Amino acid sequence: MHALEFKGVSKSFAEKNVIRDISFSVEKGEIFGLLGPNGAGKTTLIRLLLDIIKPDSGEIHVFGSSLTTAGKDRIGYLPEERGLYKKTKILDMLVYLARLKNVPKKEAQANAEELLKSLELYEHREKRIEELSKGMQQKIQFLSSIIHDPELIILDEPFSGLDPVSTKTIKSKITEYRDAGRTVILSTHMMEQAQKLCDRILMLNKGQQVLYGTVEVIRKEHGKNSLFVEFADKRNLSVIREIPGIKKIAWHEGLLEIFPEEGISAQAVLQELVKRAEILRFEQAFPSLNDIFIETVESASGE
Ligand SMILES: Nc1ncnc2c1ncn2[C@@H]1O[C@H](COP(=O)(O)OP(=O)(O)OP(=O)(O)O)[C@@H](O)[C@H]1O
Repeated sequence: MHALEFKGVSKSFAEKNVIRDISFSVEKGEIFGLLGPNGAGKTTLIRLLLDIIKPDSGEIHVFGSSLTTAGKDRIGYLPEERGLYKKTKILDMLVYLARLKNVPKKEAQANAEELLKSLELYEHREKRIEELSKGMQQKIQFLSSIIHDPELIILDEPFSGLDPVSTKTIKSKITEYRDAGRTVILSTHMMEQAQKLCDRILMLNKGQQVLYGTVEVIRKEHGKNSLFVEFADKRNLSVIREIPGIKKIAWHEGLLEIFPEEGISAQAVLQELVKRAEILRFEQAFPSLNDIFIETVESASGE
């Protein structure tokens, strides 16, 4: 059973097609990236899955069926627009939010204390939200989306406003949840984070599905079939000319990019190189998710 499944889902607002015939699934125990430029339809897709709005056509299954009230309690949602009860004490608020999701009082209290400790916020538990820095409030907001130990966690831009240390903390929390078998849907513009964290992604552009699959396969499919080489001694660069089957080379700040001819394997190039020079680094060049994002969005806007 999929954690989530969209089958041919479309949604329009005032005749504008915002979601166009989208089909994808999210599997239990994965971090799934929902990517796309501004206005692509990511938030609309999340609102559809949470049953806040209804699709015009298609089917949405969460935990194997249409979303039920009990199913909603199994979901944690961090919306892009944040909103916390500013005057409430942190620990009280977290317990209250867990109670709203039907978590027994004792368990809610224990969860809240443990989570505050894990993000090093326990000492602030008696403070009111408004007394905290923006980044700390952001972390509390993140905790409020997972306080009831949900099976499916939907995070809309969880890193915005966080410094690198807090980003790292939240990232490891997200990975911890995935490793414990929870499912995470991560909507973000931060491609570097998405590349590192997500097992699979769906990229939307103007409401259409433009990329879908594992990050690894998508990067390989968009590869230019080139190799990066770093020589121990840069003076050895000229040996490249002796190697058969090299179509072209390019130089990028200390790294040499080699474009082999069709049918020449990376292994064959490496074997020829090590005969002639000491190699510090050798790897296949795959574009980053960021490069693929920009290329995909730009080529679609040029249509
Ligand atoms: N309630 C609504 N009424 C009319 N149009 C809407 C409504 N909600 C969203 N839209 C339109 O749908 C499109 C997609 O918006 P959405 O918020 O889903 O994009 P997004 O991918 O989340 O963008 P961002 O990255 O900027 O948050 C936009 O053109 C937006 O103006």
